[in-house]
Amino acid sequence: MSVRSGSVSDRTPAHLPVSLCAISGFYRMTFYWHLNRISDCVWPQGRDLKNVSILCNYIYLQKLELPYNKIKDLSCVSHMPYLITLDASHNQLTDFFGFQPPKNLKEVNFSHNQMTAMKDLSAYSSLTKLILDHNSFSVIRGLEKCKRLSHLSLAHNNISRIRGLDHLPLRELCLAGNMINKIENLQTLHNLQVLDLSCNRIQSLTGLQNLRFLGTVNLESNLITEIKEAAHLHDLILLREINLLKNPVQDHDDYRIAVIFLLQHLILLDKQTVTAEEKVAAVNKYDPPLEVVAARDHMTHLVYQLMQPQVIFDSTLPSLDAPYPMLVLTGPQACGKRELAHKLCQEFSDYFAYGACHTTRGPYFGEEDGLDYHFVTEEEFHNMIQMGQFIQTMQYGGHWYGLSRESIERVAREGLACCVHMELEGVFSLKNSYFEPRYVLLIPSVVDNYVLFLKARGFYSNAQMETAVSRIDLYARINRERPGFFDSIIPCDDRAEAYRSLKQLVKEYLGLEEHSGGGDSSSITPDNTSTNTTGELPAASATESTDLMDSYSRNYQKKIQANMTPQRTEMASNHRRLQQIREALSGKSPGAYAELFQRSVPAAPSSLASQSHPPAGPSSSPVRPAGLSAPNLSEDSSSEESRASSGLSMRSSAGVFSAESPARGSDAGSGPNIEPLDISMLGQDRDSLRGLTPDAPRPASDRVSPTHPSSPGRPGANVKPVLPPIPSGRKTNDSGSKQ
Ligand SMILES: Nc1ncnc2c1ncn2[C@@H]1O[C@H](COP(=O)(O)OP(=O)(O)OP(=O)(O)O)[C@@H](O)[C@H]1O
Repeated sequence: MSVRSGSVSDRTPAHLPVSLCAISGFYRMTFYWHLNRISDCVWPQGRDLKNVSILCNYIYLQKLELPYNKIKDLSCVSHMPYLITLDASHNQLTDFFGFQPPKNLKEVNFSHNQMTAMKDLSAYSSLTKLILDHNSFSVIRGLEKCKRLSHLSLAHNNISRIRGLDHLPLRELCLAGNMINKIENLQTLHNLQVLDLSCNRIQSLTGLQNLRFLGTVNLESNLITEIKEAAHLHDLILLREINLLKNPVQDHDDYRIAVIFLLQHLILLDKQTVTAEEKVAAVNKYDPPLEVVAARDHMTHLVYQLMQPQVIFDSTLPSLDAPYPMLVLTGPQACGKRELAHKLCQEFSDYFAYGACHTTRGPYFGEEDGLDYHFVTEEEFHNMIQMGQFIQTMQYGGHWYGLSRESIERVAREGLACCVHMELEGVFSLKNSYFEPRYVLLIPSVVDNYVLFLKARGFYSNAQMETAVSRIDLYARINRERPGFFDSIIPCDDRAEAYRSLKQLVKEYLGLEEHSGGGDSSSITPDNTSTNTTGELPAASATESTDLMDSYSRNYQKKIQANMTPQRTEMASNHRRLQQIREALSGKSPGAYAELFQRSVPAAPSSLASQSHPPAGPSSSPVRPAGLSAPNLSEDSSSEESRASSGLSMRSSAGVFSAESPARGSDAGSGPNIEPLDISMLGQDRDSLRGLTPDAPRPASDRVSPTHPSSPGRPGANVKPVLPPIPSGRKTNDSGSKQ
């Protein structure tokens, strides 16, 4: 036992009363010389002291420690008005505070006695710490006036209900080892930081949710069965430690990771440190970020694909200078992307075809298999996954959706660009693949109208509508946080207007002009070349751009079919194939569609050139980020720097491509050139696009050189440079166009 300075434990001051010195049992008495009074009295443990009445004479005692004796009567304390600390634990006291209250008494330990009933402690208003463990109390009472009580322990008593604690300033409360089966009446303990309810019969954690300062909870050895109970503590942001050992809940698979997910501020769970890895694993498991979902999805399909006999998808494999062109319309459910995709494919049928995804949901009234979706069973869908047939999949509204490689290939083999629609998760996943589509976000800007539209469709439950509406924010956030993620954004409140914007955008992408007549009803053909010159497939007229809201009538697809009769499609297909063969024979590879969406011809700016990316190889083309001017490509191409940054561009996914590739001719005979996708490059290239603000006028030098040897008769022959990363408000001549 330590002895404080100034104690006289081993000597007897001359002035002490003989009687006290004669009590050989006193082990230590702290004596404050300046006061000339004994203030502390500590009795050694286990001396079987029964009668301490002699202490009545020591009125100045401030600390009295008498643990492990056989004391039954503490009335002597009534004579110690200055007493501050009293430890009479492990005695035989039956009387709860059986003495006159010392007015400054702050800390009392009566644990391990034989007390049965608490009494009113109004007179002990200075109490801050009260330890009453291992007695026989069954009811908590009498503490109402203890307005300074910050530490109360009533462990191992017979308490079955939590009560009598209202509005106490408790910071620590221990009720371990009682018979409590419900957490109740704690909501007014606003200061509570440490709570010990271990060894009780508690089944639920409800009742703790308002204790916002709670940092430590011990619930070991209770009857908590459900992991979801931890959710009651979810809002306790200061909670750092929880102990749920010896509860049935421990038997759940993934118990630990689930609790860590629900209580993400934890540092200690079940006495074990929560590691950063566990926290990441928990979030990835229960609320994975979009990137993680996409990475998993991509990995799954890649692995399954690799397990299949290898097939060369030569129609869509990326070539160095012209990746297979795709257009992805994305946005929340029923924002109109499907109708717009169909309509676009109908009107620009010489360039686009609709890539129908697979889904496990049943067809809505009027939907046809193969046209809107390939409707398959869950089993078929999962078989397809295992056969490595998908590029990406996602679950939405309890159904699976997936874009199969074959859906894209089918379109690509026709010499057309593939147009698909999908939710955001699909976009994330697709961005991991070697496809490099253009992504157009269609987003409702007036939520009420969107809700009205959802309701009018009559397909959706309230929950489905809520989900759809909530996802508007998700799209908006992604757009805000990731400049360049979407190539273009079109408000879709007015479907007709949205279609006009989309059409304008696509025409700019393609470098198309209205062939005659103007307006939406004219045929859309490549510059200087109408598809009619081939004798087939005049582009479908755009007569229905007036009201697309209505066009989602149940039979809109019939109109589409009517305009795309099989004969016309077949003839057009034959023509395109023929033309591709001709071009291939004359060394003009890749095929016509490869020119679609071609990016601007970038020069290598010194800033980029100084980056240490390896050159792609001798056949690399000179590059520059879109939006940076590069007036003379041929000059740039001669420099080392250009070659270095051309390696960057070859792997890029957004906007940095060579339009004038000397490699193109040489690739013609050797088929598509396959480069492994270097994902690390992608971000940098996207970053490099950020310099181009949507409103910034595009420098003339950004345009593809008129000397660009595109064959004038092919789609995309007059390719214009594209594309700002967030193109809202990009200036065009057409005032009606929107982005
Ligand atoms: N392969 C895919 N990957 C990701 N999302 C997809 C895929 N195919 C379809 N989706 C999207 O899943 C959502 C649900 O599709 P579904 O066709 O059931 O909805 P809908 O009510 O008809 O709405 P919409 O008119 O937008 O298609 C839509 O937003 C759709 O674009």
